[in-house]
Amino acid sequence: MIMANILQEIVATKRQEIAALKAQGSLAVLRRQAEALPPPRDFIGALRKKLALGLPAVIAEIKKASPSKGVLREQFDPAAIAVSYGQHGAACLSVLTDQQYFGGSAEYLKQARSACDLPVLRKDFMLDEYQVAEARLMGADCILIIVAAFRDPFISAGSHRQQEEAVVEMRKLESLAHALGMAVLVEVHDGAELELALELASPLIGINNRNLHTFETRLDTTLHLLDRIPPDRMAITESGVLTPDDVALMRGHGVGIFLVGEAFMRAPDPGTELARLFG
Ligand SMILES: O=C(O)c1ccccc1NCC(=O)[C@H](O)[C@H](O)COP(=O)(O)O
Repeated sequence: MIMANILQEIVATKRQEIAALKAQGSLAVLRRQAEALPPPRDFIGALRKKLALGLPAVIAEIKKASPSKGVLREQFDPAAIAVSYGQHGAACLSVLTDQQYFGGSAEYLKQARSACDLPVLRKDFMLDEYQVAEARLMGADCILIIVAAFRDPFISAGSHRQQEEAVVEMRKLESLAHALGMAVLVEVHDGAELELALELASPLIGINNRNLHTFETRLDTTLHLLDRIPPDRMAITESGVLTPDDVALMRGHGVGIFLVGEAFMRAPDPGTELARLFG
């Protein structure tokens, strides 16, 4: 039997936030404001640059807290963290903007982005085009689409209609993000989600090693799915990369792109820890 998990709780909260956002004005107005901004930074280009040099491409995360670990960092200064990441070779940033579960905010994204020249992923639970326009307006250069957030855990994985509906909804977010010049990171946890992710156009496929029911992270998740990612897509291993051995294991299997949060957030200087882990 499939049980509800933390993601379903977060999704329910997001639906309330989206309703409040919609009450403030129309999508057309938000979109026009977003279109008037200077173009986003090149998120995919920044990853490719590192890979072309034979270096790991690290998406360095800024998150104060998480549902699995509670508060990760008491002294939390997003601008200082962003500078440190930039000085120690990060390719891109990932900034949590969810307040309730991760202690994040749009302000943190703005502060981090203004303090460096790295492209920034808005790390949040995107379900609606309003959030995509809002992401650009806060400065995001990339958005996240979590495939599991579009699948009903109480409908069997084999329900064809539900899968088609999920793809339609995800494509709406992807096409608005692309129209606004942003990249899209599509995140999966298993093979069924990967099949849906490959229905989208984005080359960025994140494999999240965290089990959303138990919070356990297993790097095997990445290793099991890696062979099923076509060569025109870019695999990113996400969550649970904590030690140089973890990095070596992934690199040994040809993984070049990493999204890392906790290991950096717990360190006195997050950028120094990035250099130690990936040095
Ligand atoms: O981090 C959590 O506890 C969490 C719980 C439920 C949904 C998502 C969650 N994390 C989001 C992430 O994907 C991670 O912040 C990211 O991959 C970095 O992971 P880590 O290096 O393990 O902090």
